Amino acid sequence: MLRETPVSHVAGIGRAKEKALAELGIHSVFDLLHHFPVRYEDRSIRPFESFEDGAKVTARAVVEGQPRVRWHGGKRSVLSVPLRIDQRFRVTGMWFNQPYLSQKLTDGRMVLVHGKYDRDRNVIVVSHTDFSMSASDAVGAFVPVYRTGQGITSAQMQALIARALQQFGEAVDDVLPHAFLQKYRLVTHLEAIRLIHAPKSAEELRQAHRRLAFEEFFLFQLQLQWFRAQQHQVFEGVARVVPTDAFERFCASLPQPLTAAQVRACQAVAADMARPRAMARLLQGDVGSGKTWVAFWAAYATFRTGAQTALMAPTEILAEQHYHNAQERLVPLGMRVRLLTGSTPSSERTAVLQALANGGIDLLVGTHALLTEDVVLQNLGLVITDEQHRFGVSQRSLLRAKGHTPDVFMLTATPIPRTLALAVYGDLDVSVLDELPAGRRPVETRWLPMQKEEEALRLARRELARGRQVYVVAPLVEQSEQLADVQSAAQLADNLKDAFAGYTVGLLHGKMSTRDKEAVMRDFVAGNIHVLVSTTVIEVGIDVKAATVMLVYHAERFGLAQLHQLRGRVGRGSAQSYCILLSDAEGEVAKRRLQTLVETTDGFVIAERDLELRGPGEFLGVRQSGLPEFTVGDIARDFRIMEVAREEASRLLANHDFWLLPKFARLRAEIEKVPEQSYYRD
Ligand SMILES: Nc1ncnc2c1ncn2[C@@H]1O[C@H](COP(=O)(O)OP(=O)(O)OP(=O)(O)O)[C@@H](O)[C@H]1O
Repeated sequence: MLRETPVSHVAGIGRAKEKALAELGIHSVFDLLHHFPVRYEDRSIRPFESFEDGAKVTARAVVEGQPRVRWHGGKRSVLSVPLRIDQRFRVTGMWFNQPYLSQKLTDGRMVLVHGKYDRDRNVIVVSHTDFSMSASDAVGAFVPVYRTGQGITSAQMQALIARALQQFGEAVDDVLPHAFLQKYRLVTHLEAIRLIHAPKSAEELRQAHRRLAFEEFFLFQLQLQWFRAQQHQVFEGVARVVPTDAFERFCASLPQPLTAAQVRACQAVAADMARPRAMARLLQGDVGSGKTWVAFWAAYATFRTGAQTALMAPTEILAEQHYHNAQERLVPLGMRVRLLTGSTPSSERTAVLQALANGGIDLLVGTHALLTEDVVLQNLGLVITDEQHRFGVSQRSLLRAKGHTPDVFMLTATPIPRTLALAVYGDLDVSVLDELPAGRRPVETRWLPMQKEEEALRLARRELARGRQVYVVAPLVEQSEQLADVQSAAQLADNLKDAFAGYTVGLLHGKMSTRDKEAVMRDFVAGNIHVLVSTTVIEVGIDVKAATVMLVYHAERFGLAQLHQLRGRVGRGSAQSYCILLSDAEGEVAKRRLQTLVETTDGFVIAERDLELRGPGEFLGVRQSGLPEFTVGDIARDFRIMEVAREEASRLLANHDFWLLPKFARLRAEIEKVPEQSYYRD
């Protein structure tokens, strides 16, 4: 019952730490144990002679001389300290924006430094400093790096997790049947957790990943296939035939013709409806390919069969966006459209509920709040979910509440390489939009080294002067003192205020409350914010036509698909748009990634390339791809595991024992579980 045990039960977690953990979404002991490292750093100490130019190195050093601090522009500083390594070698240690360390780095002091070695300048740019030389366990080839926040460092996180494991390890149970562990030679869940937090070798890490990925994929497949089985249960009399004039009328109401891909998807939807079973279709469309109109067609077709549609978006902003579009497109076709979200005022809400009860609404647009609230749709025929990677689940609760099985249409902006689609979705019905509407100008993508930042800013200013808007993306800060070379979004926003003097610069980051994030987004949509600086929380799907510049700092830190998604936020109107990738990428793979973006804007090509460029060695790129979100598993890298998981899930679901025997009770419960939705991604 570790999910119910508050994290404060772990020895050493007081109020302050509890609060810091809560900000990271860690409330229970379970959460803490499952807060996995985002990556690992090699901090084994090697001889100075083996240091390579540009590589991350770790050294035991002695301060030899006086530290010196230089200030730049009042806020930024560089601290230089003469160091001696391995008795014989002298280098300069450099610390960015940590002037206070000069007090500690006194002459003669021993210190462990970790950072990037620059041979020409004979400098180590230090990202991690350790004064407790006895902390031998902090020195190894696999030092975990955690996502952290205010009031907690990665090293503290590591220590807390180790303590939690000591205290509560016994209580960690295993959801996978024992037979699986034997058959696939998987370690137990507990062992996997131990290993992922403190691997001693690449092999141990591999074991942990393999086990956790299998578990994740297997549960995903169980849910997916169970959902699909339910959807496909044949029952009589629900074949709904869309009137023949409907499609023509719909098309005639659009300002532009549908693309061929959109037409195909619309036809598939109508065909699904005509069958005497519920539809379960996924619409995979590249960024900006026009999924919304296909979804609107599905809603209109449903309306013409006399039934209602619920459209669920992952955030309020996106729900509002859909609502406005629906008003423009569907109301003229005679549909009655309403919006219901968490911030709908209660009087309005009552009115909506009443209208629903009277059958006075044909399309209800909202967030997932639609499901949990006492919303009663009299004659629900279709549920559309936008960007729902973990599908099946909320629909089921909706269905249970409403007592019937509507069609389900899921939209996703994540192009999955064709080679992977089968492994992931099995025989789920999939429509693909692989064509952009005519007349779109492809986004012009440039890759510039960091030193050409000014050139990028100049372009952004030029666009602002034309009344356009700008997105700036800064990489997420894992731990400010550790990644001195990464500019946090807040710092970046601050710095950019001068560069964009005269314009309003807004800030959006993962640590803000949902409400605050939505408020900022809304201001940007309304044009009150001209430049939006953000971590990657900019929503998938947001459609601001006036935004024409996407500027990404440290682009090499993002996955290919993620960059493609970000780029998809611009180029949505008729004006020429620009995506500028600022990066001093080193290494062949990183360079090829960025080059791919410069060369193509086709999401499917990018997804394929992404797959190619991720060798099996690339273990740690959690959330790199932007493919359906898994914590550990990566469907590109681990697709063989996905295949096995899919087979096992289907075998198990077909087995009577699964539904009867107590040993499967735990798994049966998983099928019914509603996973938490994460609306904003970092
Ligand atoms: N056939 C078409 N011809 C011209 N414009 C279109 C067509 N279909 C859609 N559009 C327009 O293209 C823009 C993008 O469409 P939409 O918002 O549906 O994209 P999307 O597929 O949801 O992409 P994303 O996932 O990136 O948000 C919208 O402004 C929409 O009005």
